[in-house]
Amino acid sequence: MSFDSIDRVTVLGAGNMGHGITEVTAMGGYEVTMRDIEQDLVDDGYEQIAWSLEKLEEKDLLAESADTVLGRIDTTTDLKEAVADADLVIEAAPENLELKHDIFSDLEEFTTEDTLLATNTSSLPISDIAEVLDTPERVLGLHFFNPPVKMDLVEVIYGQETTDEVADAGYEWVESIDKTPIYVRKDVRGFVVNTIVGPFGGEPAFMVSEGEATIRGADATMAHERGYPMGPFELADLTGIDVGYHVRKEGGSPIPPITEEKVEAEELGQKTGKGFYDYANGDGADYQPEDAGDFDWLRVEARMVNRAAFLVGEGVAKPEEVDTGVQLGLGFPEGICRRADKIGLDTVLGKLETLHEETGADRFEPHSYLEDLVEEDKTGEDAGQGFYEYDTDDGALDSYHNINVDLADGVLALELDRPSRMNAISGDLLEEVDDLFSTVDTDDVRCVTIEGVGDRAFSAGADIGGFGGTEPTDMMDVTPAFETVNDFPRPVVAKIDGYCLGAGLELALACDLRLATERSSFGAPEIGLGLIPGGGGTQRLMRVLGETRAKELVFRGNHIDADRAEQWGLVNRAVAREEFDDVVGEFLDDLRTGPPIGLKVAKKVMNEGQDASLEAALAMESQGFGLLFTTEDMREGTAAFAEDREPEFDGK
Ligand SMILES: C/C=C/C(=O)SCCNC(=O)CCNC(=O)[C@H](O)C(C)(C)COP(=O)(O)OP(=O)(O)OC[C@H]1O[C@@H](n2cnc3c(N)ncnc32)[C@H](O)[C@@H]1OP(=O)(O)O
Repeated sequence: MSFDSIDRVTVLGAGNMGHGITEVTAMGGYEVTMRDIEQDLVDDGYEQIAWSLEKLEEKDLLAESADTVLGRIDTTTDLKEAVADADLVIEAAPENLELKHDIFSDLEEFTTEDTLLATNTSSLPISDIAEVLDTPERVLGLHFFNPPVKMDLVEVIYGQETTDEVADAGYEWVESIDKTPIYVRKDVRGFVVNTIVGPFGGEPAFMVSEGEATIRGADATMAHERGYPMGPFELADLTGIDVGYHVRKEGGSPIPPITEEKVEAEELGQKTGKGFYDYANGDGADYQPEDAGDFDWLRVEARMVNRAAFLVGEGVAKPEEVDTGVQLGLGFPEGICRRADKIGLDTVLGKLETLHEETGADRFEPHSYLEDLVEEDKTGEDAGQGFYEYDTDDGALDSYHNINVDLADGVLALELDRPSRMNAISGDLLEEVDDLFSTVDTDDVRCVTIEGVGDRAFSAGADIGGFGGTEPTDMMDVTPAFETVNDFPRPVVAKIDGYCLGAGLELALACDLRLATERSSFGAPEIGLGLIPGGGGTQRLMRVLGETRAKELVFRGNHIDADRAEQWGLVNRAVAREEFDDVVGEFLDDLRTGPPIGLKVAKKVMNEGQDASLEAALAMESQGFGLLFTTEDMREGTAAFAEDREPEFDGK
């Protein structure tokens, strides 16, 4: 049983999750059968998929036509027929253990032992579902997030009997449909993501119940100061207060009184018109940035960190997996382990110990893994080690958290890796970019590319979520990192596919060349936030576009499309998505094989010359020209010309 043997997939269930999983499976290139118990349900699911694929096609987000993808999907109501040839079956039926037992018993009968059996449960233990099988080792959890077409994360969960071979096959299959898997190595309640989110909603509810916080104060602080996509009470209203209530009840966790009251009053959130906020007769979640401040956020984050310590300490997940999970599954601004290392694990532990002493409540009892880290002086970033190691002196390119870096064939490829935030540029991300460009060994690099992870954005600008807690002086520090890119002695190419806005545009402007897909859009929307570009944008736009066009972009704050950007000279090329890789490849071939010293001198003279008088700039050029006459590369270039062959430059 291996990933290589997966050709045909069957999804059981045509509801929200079932049809979503079917859609992404077909988008991933697989033949897939979607089965539900009644034809109406199957037809509804199929229509939803057709509608969604059409929308994706309109937005140019599909690699093939919607019809081609739809052509890979079969439907049926017959379970035996649905799974007969399947290599992987994903069950997405309602969360009822008895029902799932019936389904898996049938699966044992109707499939061969080589078929991988997955469940998309979000709340039932995988081992409990698998217990009805004689072959429980081939059962695993594949927990997609809602809606699967938008959410990148999939938790790959081991049941007690699941073999590594089965989990690995599931993991590789998830990668093959372009989703991001994380392993959940033990079958713990809530898996990774829901284990962490529990205290995010629960602790503020206890604090409000105890009169130690207000709903608006909690929401405003968590959203505007701590950068979460929304406040905990707003989130509870969105997902349904009863949902969190039942999860706690079933898990035997204490229920905050305010949550109990809301459920008893049937004020369950947006779906009933009233929850923690009033949606029917009020303005809904109307908290404002000014409401932030008077809320003990550390109490909430300390509890989430304690849960992360449990996951890591018990071998359920690695810190990187926990962090990927909360960023992609919950839209957290950064990983909780990473955040803990920045706060200081001693501070977190101290907070938990104090609360445990004061209240005696079990939920504050520190996990031994956290205690051990602090005991060993691994208290976080300042100490050089916490959940992560921070000793990056070895120049390791894989030591970054917000960017991915790869060096192959002389091309240093950098990805901005915050897809859940449209690759918005946080202080941490910027520091990592600065560090990379300041420390990488330029001898190994012929040229650099910068792009965004995911299919939505190069970068949608500075991370607005982080603005609340940032000092003006920190914000004034943005420009130096962009200068490091601009001054890097090798050509830097921005590969833009999607939004390129604000600080994202400024980063692209700090690059030497900009290549874009036709669907990309560009803008300096800062003025709409009461700001101006602060990463060199006002000045570089003037130089690249001239005053008339630069002022239009900065003053109006609107977006321009890629065609206009090409016409204005903001990008070197705007091409169809299908041609993008080829065009980028052609540029990189020239830069990679060009003379490194020649390119370095050209970049320096052109960058510095534009701010000097013409006389001084011409002098700089002459000096550069003369200097290049002393290089071996110059001799190789002229010899190759004479011998009618391609030159091979060594950078000497
Ligand atoms: C010195 C430099 C200063 C600056 O750069 S200031 C910032 C300038 N940039 C902006 O003002 C752009 C802000 N973003 C947008 O206007 C929109 O987004 C887009 C037009 C790019 C896309 O809109 P849509 O397709 O409706 O997506 P979505 O739901 O708004 O965004 C998806 C997720 O991405 C997060 N996000 C987008 N941009 C930023 C950002 N700049 N900072 C932080 N988060 C951002 C959202 O909040 C959301 O997240 P969730 O799914 O959790 O709600």
